[in-house]
Amino acid sequence: MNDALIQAQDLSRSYRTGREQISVLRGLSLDLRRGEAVAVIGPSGSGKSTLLNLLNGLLAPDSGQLRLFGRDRSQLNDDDWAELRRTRIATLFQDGNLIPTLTVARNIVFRAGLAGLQEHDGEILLERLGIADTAHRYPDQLSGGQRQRAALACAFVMRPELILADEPTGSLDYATAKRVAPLFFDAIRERALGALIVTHNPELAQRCDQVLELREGALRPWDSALSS
Ligand SMILES: Nc1ncnc2c1ncn2[C@@H]1O[C@H](COP(=O)(O)OP(=O)(O)OP(=O)(O)O)[C@@H](O)[C@H]1O
Repeated sequence: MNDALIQAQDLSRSYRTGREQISVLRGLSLDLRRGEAVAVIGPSGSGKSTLLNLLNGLLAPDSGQLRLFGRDRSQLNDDDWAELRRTRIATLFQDGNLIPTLTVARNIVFRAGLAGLQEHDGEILLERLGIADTAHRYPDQLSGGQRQRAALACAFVMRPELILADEPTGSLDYATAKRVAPLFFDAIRERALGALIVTHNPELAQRCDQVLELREGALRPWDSALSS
């Protein structure tokens, strides 16, 4: 089995608004293998969401090479990307990924079904995340932190091979955030999941194999001494 999940080389991506061209990613390279977690930090506007969206196929790079699961992105059509997002890549956006017209329990069943799974461990996940009592509520009946945890349960229930997470503990207090970290690291160990986690949470970042900083359009090893 090919261990490489993400192989990105020299990616660039800019946006054009009117006459202005904003060059966000400029020669970004990244490798992520199965069983590995990488934390990405970077100031607001540095391009973290842009990077996540390049990796889940919602955006295309302007140039550079990108391979996912050993396949070159040029070989992936829209259906291939949709299939990857249903079954192999879970993206956790900051605003959650829940379907508003379904209860938490139904969101879980739906996500597992999309991934082609007949059985799921959603109840256990909700229990572990401390939100078992929200199973029959709709997303708009949850607090921000409960919504974030329900979205996490939906991401893990599909048993992805790659998780792309944007501040997965951003809405959680310290004690609750502490419950979330094991979810990532148990799955990384037990299922050889790969995780790219945009986070400023030291609990999460410190347990990752690498902490990279997105700065001036590229990823570099984070030097904590420079940040203080
Ligand atoms: N659709 C778009 N059109 C034009 N500019 C955009 C677009 N999306 C993002 N940008 C710009 O690209 C830059 C990077 O944005 P991005 O959302 O990737 O940063 P970020 O690091 O995720 O920020 P934050 O931490 O605030 O969420 C910003 O300057 C942003 O204004």
